[in-house]
Amino acid sequence: MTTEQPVFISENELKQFTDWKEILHALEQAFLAVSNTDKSGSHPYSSQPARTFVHTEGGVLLCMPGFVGNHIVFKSDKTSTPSSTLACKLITSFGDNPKRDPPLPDINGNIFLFDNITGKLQATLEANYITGLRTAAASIVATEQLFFSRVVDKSNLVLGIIGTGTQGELHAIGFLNTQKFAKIKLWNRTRSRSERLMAKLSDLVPSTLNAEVVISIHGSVEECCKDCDVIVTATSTSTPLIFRSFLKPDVHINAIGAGRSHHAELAQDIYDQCSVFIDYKTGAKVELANLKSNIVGEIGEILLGTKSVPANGISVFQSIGMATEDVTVGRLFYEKYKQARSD
Ligand SMILES: NC(=O)C1=CN([C@@H]2O[C@H](COP(=O)(O)OP(=O)(O)OC[C@H]3O[C@@H](n4cnc5c(N)ncnc54)[C@H](O)[C@@H]3O)[C@@H](O)[C@H]2O)C=CC1
Ligand SMILES: O=C([O-])C1=[NH+]CCC1
Repeated sequence: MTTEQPVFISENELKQFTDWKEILHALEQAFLAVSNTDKSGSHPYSSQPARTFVHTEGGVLLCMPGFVGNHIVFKSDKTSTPSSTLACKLITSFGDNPKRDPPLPDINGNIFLFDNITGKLQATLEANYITGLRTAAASIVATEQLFFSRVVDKSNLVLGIIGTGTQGELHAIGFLNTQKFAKIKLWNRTRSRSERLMAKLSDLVPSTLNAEVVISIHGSVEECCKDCDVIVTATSTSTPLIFRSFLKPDVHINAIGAGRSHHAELAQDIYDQCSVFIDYKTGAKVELANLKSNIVGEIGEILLGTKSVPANGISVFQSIGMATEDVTVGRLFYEKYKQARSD
């Protein structure tokens, strides 16, 4: 039994361990764990209630506990035996933070990792960056499953990012590092924020899969969505930004934002005609209770082969965000931190 004191791992320390392939694998494990109901087989499994919200005058505190059993932490380590991980993320969203002087992030969180045998706290990981990474990785896995698996010509694909805040930025970086796109189009309510992201992406591009990609900034959401094959919405809007008429007939949208109402970013005329996939039904029962659309299933059900991908049309990954994502990604970063310290 360990008598060691819990460690605190800061955002700056964690950043050096970023490895998109491993993070995508951790997300697949999280999705599988949620949809798999057979504990005796080879797939991960999970225990995860719907998260809770504590509202205050200034914002909200979300409590996100989760357990994942029988998961493989490192994709690259073929010999690794399955692990079990218990964790809880506490995360706040205080919408006025970006307007403060100096500005603060809207979202601030920590992941608490527990020893799976004793229940003792092992580590606290600062989780703003990890939340961004895992949210982007969830969208990338969803896009692989719902779009790349059905598209034949992958040579000229266009990605649109609507909202270039923290999540929009990490989505752009994640897609640049993991998928091929000919163009990336950016829109943000405040143009200067898109300009900042464009400068950052231009510096990163030579070291990614997308050395030839063309990045552009657009003055309207409609112009930005035009010709897009894959779209990410990552805003805190309370009214719809994207309408059916803005879209090509075959398109995949990762709708990840809009805080308190998760389905505020897309207009009802899109929801009337699309296939929606979600991260977890338990959360959706609470947080997507008012969504009027065809919810086909969970991403994990596609990975398990129990749900199939629509052959064409508009697919939407309605991302709520779930604890098991933080569990598997948090564990991955903790193991990388321990490895680095023992080297
Ligand atoms: N699905 C998931 O797993 C997660 C979802 N989120 C959600 O993603 C959204 C973005 O979060 P961050 O990037 O961290 O915040 P941020 O503060 O960095 O960025 C917010 C973005 O929303 C835009 N925005 C705000 N109000 C708008 C409006 N009325 N119309 C158009 N654009 C508007 C801002 O211009 C900015 O681009 C939030 O709603 C947050 O709750 C955040 C983390 C995980
Ligand atoms: O899943 C998550 O971590 C969050 N969703 C909305 C705010 C933070």
